[in-house]
Amino acid sequence: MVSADFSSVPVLDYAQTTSSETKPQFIKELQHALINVGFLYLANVPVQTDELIAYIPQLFALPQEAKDKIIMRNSKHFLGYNKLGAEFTKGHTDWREQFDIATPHVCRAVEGRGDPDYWSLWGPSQWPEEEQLPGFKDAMERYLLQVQKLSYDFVGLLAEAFGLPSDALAQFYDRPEFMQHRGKIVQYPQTAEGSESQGVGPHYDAGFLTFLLQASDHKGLQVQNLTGDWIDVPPIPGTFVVNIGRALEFATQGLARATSHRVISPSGGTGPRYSVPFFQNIGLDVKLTEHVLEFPPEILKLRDARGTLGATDSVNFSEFDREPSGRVNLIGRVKSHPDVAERHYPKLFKELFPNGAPAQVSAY
Ligand SMILES: O=C(O)CCC(=O)C(=O)O
Ligand SMILES: [Fe+2]
Repeated sequence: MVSADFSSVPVLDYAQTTSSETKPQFIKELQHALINVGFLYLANVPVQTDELIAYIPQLFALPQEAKDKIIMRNSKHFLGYNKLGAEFTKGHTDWREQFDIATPHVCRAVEGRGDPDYWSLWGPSQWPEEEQLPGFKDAMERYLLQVQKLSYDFVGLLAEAFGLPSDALAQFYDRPEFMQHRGKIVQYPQTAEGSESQGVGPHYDAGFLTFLLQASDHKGLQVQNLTGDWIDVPPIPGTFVVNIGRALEFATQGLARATSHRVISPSGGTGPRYSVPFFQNIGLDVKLTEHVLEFPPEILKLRDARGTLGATDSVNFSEFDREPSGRVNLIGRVKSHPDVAERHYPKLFKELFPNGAPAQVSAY
């Protein structure tokens, strides 16, 4: 049996990390989950979620003109609102509506100074008017800061699980004030009775780590194992789902596995599914090939025992070998949102779409 052929996603107890008696067990389970599954549930995390979850239906219930006021096309930083049907994955429409809202960041790029274009990828979020949704901005900012802290602490544990000092991956981040991580609040509408539709098609995440809050009790998230079977990742109350992005897979020489995943829309009569992913980035100027980690041979053996990762249904992700991570990221965003690019990155838009905007936009 190939050990990577998992049939469920493991549940890890984050509370075990606070005692030296239970931490080794956590590290052992983490090592297995990272190498063989690429997905895990994390229970007992120090993040308050109730306040944010309560706001989500109200956010989507805002009048359409309030949402359109903060449409992503306004933002050079690809932050803001996207209406239903704005993205495609694997040639099919993704049936979801979403707000991209990121951690606080002051954009470093200065117009006309010749800064790299990808420095403009990060910047301030767009928010609904305070009086239309009182307290939402504060609640979301508080939430993002808590998940940001969790994500940095988790990276330390991940390094330990791979036999490295806990700060071994610090080299992939910029100074904290120069970092930005991206959150999204997503609504997947229910489909007509008896029909199935793509919430989001098969894909890998691009960055380092994703921390996903499943904010309603719908099934729908699925991950793909080596045989190609789709495994359900149903919501477990009080947990986050953590998964690995392509950049971390590359940086760890394939030790941490990026796993293909998708969302099936909720069926008719069950109401919309809500989720809040948080994508942890690495520094914009980091070139992954310039940061080679030295893993102990016994850890590398665990990767080799897993076997090679075969083809999946997912579209493949970017090349991290040549370009700074920000550039790789920017190209991904331009392909997903050509309307934003046409307005804010006209030169890059022309390079990527010499014949004008494509009829179908690829989200991944
Ligand atoms: O909504 C979810 O459960 C997953 C979303 C996802 O995979 C993504 O946006 O990258
Ligand atoms: Fe994803």
